[in-house]
Amino acid sequence: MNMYKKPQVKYRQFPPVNLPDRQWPNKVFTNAPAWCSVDLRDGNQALINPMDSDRKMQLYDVLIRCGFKEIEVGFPSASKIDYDFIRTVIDEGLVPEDVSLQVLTPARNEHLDKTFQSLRGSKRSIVHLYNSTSTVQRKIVFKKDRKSIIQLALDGVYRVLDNVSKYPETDWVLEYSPESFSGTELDFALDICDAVSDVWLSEFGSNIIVNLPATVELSSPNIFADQIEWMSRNLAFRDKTCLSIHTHNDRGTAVAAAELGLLAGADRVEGTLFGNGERTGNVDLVTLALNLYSQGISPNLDFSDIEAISRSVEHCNQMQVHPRHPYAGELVFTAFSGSHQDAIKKGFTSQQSDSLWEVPYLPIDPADIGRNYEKIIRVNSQSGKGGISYILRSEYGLQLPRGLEIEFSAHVQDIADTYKTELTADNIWEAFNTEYLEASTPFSLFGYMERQNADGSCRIEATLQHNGQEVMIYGEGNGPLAAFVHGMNSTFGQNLSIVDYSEHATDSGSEATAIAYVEVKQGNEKQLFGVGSHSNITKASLLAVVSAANRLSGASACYLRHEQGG
Ligand SMILES: CC(=O)SCCNC(=O)CCNC(=O)[C@H](O)C(C)(C)COP(=O)(O)OP(=O)(O)OC[C@H]1O[C@@H](n2cnc3c(N)ncnc32)[C@H](O)[C@@H]1OP(=O)(O)O
Ligand SMILES: CC(C)C(=O)C(=O)O
Ligand SMILES: [Mg+2]
Repeated sequence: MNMYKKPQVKYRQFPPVNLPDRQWPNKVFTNAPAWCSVDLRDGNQALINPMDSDRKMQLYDVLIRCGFKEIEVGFPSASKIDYDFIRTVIDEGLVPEDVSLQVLTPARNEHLDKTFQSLRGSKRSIVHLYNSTSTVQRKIVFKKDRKSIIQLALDGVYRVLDNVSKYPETDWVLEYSPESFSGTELDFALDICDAVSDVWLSEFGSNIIVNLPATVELSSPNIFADQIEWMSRNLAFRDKTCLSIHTHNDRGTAVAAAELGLLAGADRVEGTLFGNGERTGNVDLVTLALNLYSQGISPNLDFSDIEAISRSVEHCNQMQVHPRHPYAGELVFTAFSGSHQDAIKKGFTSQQSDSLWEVPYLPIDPADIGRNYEKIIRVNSQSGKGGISYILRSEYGLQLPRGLEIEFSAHVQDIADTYKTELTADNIWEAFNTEYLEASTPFSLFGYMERQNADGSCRIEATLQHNGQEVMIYGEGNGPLAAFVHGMNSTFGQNLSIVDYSEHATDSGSEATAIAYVEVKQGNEKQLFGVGSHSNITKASLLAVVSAANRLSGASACYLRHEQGG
């Protein structure tokens, strides 16, 4: 057989767990797990440039502000930066009363002694002891049988106990990880966890965390969940154990595995902000927590200013948060496509502030995590009228009539197609101004006087500039608008009639401005909109007619599109 053509022969399927009465598929989330951030250790050890002490301190502050109560702050026996950082936060009183520091150490005597020294004087600390247990590591790295690997772990626990007695001022917790658990036979993982727990609990009585890592994610999340449920059911000291999980993202399903692992019985999760960590990363605690939030369960973590958190984490890790990253990515509360924009706009309009969140395409309210409504809808050549009118409404207070939305969106689409780029709100506003508000040839309005006739009709005298010449017009009608159109028609032979008219006020500081929209027909063929804006509502409406007349006399992009029935 040709290996090149069938490379998959190098791999075999991950064996399923024999657990026919598995319970996790019927479970639902009811509360948040205990969280432990490992950003400063697992995240840090995976960086091209591990954090210096300033960056560590900045990230530590972020984690405290997010509300983490357990923070793995480093690997003090391996790194002087980590050791010194831990001493600084303890010596300078930077560990809040309700926060426990956690440190990682291999089950090796010299590492353990130094690890304890780094934590001296702390109030409550978690010593996280690990050794590799997987079939492959036992065979290839350690060349030891099961019994010797268990002994290696137990030697570590005895050394932990020696050190614990030297530092009685601290409330110690032992966390034990059978590192590479995901590749360890379940019966062996159980034996080693029970052996460690037995020694610790019989000497110390309480405070044990058993952490089951998918050090490398080797299977689909349902199999990981089976592994966790099997361990949870079989651990000898389950009632005295905090069962923790620590998933990595090699198959891209670390979040799913952690969610199913929690349903399968885990009490606690270790991970990092935005999923930094070895290779494809650790499980992303932001996603995990906000997924709970979107189900109506408080995660007990504060991500209400996700943008500030992202910027800090990017600075500390020297790594960008991906624009499509759940919840935090720049583009995830943005819609470019027309039908999405339309539905989001309608969702926002009908959303009541105190009712259940029901905005299509947005799983949570962006405002809950400090994201900006203005950034939700963005415009490119895929966009439709919904998004464009949302931007004009939310940023500039314009409420375009539906016909004008259609007319102007065609114009914006032409611009986006021509420039092949996203259009900002400013670009759209500028296009609107140029097209409707600033059009001044051939006509511009200087001034006008209106008078009421005895029969209630209106007479108007207006001064216009027409092709550089000052011209007076006179008109009569049942109101100023009709009188002005009459004057335009009789003086310039325009043949204009008003099809539709609407107006509204916009709030611009202390002065309200009126915006008037007219849909104007010329003869029986041409029909388009004009827009006028002025503090005086009558003048705004006359300006709107002038805007329409100017557009009718030129060959504006919108006008052409309208003509072609687009
Ligand atoms: C899944 C995880 O994230 S686990 C955490 C991993 N994190 C890190 O490794 C970051 C910090 N690590 C380090 O700075 C270094 O690896 C140190 C300081 C811990 C150890 O460095 P070194 O002593 O040079 O060993 P190194 O890590 O290169 O190699 C591992 C050696 O230790 C051995 N070893 C690993 N665990 C143990 C153990 N519990 N007891 C005894 N020997 C061990 C290995 O068999 C190997 O031995 P060999 O050199 O005879 O082949
Ligand atoms: C040290 C352990 C828990 C670890 O980081 C892993 O297995 O991924
Ligand atoms: Mg890890």
